[in-house]
Amino acid sequence: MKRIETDVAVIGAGTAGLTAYRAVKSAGLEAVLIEGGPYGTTCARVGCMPSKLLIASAEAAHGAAAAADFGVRIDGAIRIDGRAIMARVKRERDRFVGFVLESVDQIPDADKVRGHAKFLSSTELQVDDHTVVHAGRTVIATGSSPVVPKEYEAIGDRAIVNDDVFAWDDLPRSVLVVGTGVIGLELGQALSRLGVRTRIIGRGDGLAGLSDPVVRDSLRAALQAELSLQLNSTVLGLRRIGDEVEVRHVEDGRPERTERFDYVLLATGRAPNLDLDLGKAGAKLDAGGMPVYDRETLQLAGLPIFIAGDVNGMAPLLHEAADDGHIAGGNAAAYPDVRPGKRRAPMAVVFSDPQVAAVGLRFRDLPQHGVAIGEVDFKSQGRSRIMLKNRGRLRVYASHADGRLLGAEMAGPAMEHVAHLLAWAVQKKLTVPEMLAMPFYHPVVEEGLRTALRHAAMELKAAELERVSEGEQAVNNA
Ligand SMILES: Cc1cc2nc3c(=O)[nH]c(=O)nc-3n(C[C@H](O)[C@H](O)[C@H](O)COP(=O)(O)OP(=O)(O)OC[C@H]3O[C@@H](n4cnc5c(N)ncnc54)[C@H](O)[C@@H]3O)c2cc1C
Ligand SMILES: NC(=O)c1ccc[n+]([C@@H]2O[C@H](COP(=O)([O-])OP(=O)(O)OC[C@H]3O[C@@H](n4cnc5c(N)ncnc54)[C@H](O)[C@@H]3O)[C@@H](O)[C@H]2O)c1
Repeated sequence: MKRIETDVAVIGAGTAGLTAYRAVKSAGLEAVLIEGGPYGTTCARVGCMPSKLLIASAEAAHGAAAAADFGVRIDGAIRIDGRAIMARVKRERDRFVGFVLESVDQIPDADKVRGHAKFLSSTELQVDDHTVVHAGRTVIATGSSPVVPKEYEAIGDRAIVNDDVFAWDDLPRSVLVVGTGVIGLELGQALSRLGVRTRIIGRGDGLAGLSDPVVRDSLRAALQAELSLQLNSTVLGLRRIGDEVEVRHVEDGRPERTERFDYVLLATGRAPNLDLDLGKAGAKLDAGGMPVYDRETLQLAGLPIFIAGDVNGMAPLLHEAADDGHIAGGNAAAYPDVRPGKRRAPMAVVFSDPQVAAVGLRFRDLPQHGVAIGEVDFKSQGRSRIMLKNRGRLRVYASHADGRLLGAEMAGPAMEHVAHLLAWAVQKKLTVPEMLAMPFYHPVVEEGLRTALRHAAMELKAAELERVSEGEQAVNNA
């Protein structure tokens, strides 16, 4: 058995792990990086990048099909070349992965250990059956894996997850997408736009993680006008027939349907990779089996162990994984002088069409009282209409107390950009009047944001007048 002594062991060479490793090294300490799977990160290999590549092809196909609405006639059929699409997805994906591999290559071999790590104690890790790493501190950065509900195991390799999509050489004829969260919508809409017969089903009324019912309803209407999206649905039966799957399913209050698909794509959430024998490290686990940790320092209660990235379940997003890695690596290096890390305003974007985004406080987390809501419906918004992208709604939330922007949820055109403006405003603690004092060009989608802000400003004014009149009444009554 090989033995390695080091200051910090980092488990997982994904985005969080690589960032944590660099933070430890730049603090002048020794570190080893343990990786059990392929190098390259989830984001680049099977996550953010290949999904956006597939979506880019889907947007091109959709644009070509919609050209006639602008008076542009494409004579002859629009042909979707599945092989060419998947070849581009893989080629460009491999290029992104290549950059990660280059950065891994630059890490000295002595710092890299290959294999799956598990805890033997709070300061010892067993890697496969070949190495024991003794580390003063450990950063867990093991990421997450797709959840495959038990009932789908019966259909064998016809039940697939995101990783399998990006291994295709060609597009299939039909796919049932299960799950109406982020992955289900992004991949489901892309496949549908690429001519794959696609049905997206969800068991509840959740959509893209939106919590604001007004925004969610606008998204549902926009999507249902384009594709087969059904919420509140139950899969009643699954049967493998040759290379196809027969699915019996029912949507609330509708007749039951039986359909055949080439694949069932499971987009039913991701679970943290915690097969680590954390009990042997002395970690306290909550009822759901998650280690108890401090959300600001990322330290496991009372242990020299830190947890970063998707595995901690806080915000499974790329930029958050990188920030987590920085905080966990920095604290592992500084241990026991552990400090809260710097955080940015929360922001999440879904690359569907219309795009979906949320920043700052979500609707579900707003206080019951004292919040002004301003909104815009993109239906009549100038630039959105020009581009035939006039679908969805944006709602901004501001505090009655000081007029500050608290957060926003949105579905609409170019929301990836509007979300950035709003996240920066939340982080800078800007008030609605301060935001309205900023420049807005014409004609742009951001004018829609201005409409929502003006609406919120009116609500704030009304709340203030009410407070003043209540105050006057109290004086009169005294
Ligand atoms: C389809 C899809 C699309 C996405 N799109 C976006 C997007 O557009 N924008 C965005 O912000 N986020 C997106 N995400 C989320 C983003 O990819 C993740 O938040 C991010 O990659 C998480 O990084 P990580 O370092 O925590 O985990 P990972 O990159 O998964 O790294 C974890 C590593 O740990 C290794 N490991 C696990 N267990 C062990 C062990 N016991 N021993 C040794 N090694 C181990 C794994 O092999 C893996 O390499 C997407 C995710 C998916 C699946
Ligand atoms: N654009 C982005 O930033 C991006 C893109 C893709 C993924 N991600 C990250 O990956 C994470 C995981 O994405 P996801 O879409 O797998 O999870 P999710 O949590 O967003 O959605 C899962 C959905 O599946 C449903 N579901 C669960 N079990 C089900 C079942 N048995 N039958 C039917 N429906 C079921 C849930 O109700 C939910 O709507 C996201 O939370 C996100 O952080 C981000």
